[in-house]
Amino acid sequence: MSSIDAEASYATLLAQIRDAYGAAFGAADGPVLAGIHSGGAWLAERLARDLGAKFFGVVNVALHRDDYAKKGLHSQASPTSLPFDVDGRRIVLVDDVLHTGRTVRAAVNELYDYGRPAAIELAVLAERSGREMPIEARFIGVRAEVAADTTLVLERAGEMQFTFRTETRGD
Ligand SMILES: O=P(O)(O)OC[C@H]1O[C@H](OP(=O)(O)OP(=O)(O)O)[C@H](O)[C@@H]1O
Repeated sequence: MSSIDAEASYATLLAQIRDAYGAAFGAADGPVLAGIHSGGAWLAERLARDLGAKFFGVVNVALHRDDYAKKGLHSQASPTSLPFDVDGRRIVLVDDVLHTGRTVRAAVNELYDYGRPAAIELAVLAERSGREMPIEARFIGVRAEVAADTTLVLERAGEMQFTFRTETRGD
């Protein structure tokens, strides 16, 4: 368990997206949600419900990871699934944690395999320092102070209850 309150972060994130887009997620040509497998997909599912979106996409970044050689295709179990036309859409890309930015870079490449979006905006439950890519989020649940040797992991308790856990490397 971490001292970072994932539920409070979720409420903040939801309010920011709702302030920006209101009921637009329900509109035929409105923005769409796409969550990065797996924590981002949990978030996108919950945001879709709370924002009145009829569907959400799931993005699997395995094929575009820059540590592909090391990690391989371990997370191919849940392939990318985008129940909307990517061409010309405004996509709110959702992930649990933004750290180096490498996962988001891979997710943008994956989205481009399906078409050319009008825009991609990033929404994250927690942002931490340590960026290695020129990537910033528009919507941020919490700016988390986490030690460099620590990983922040989202967990889902029950159907829709989030908590953060920290793991120190070497544990
Ligand atoms: O900005 P970054 O440095 O890329 O870090 C953020 C990513 O790291 C974690 O995923 P992880 O790579 O651990 O994979 P997982 O979701 O399969 O656990 C987290 O869920 C983010 O997707």
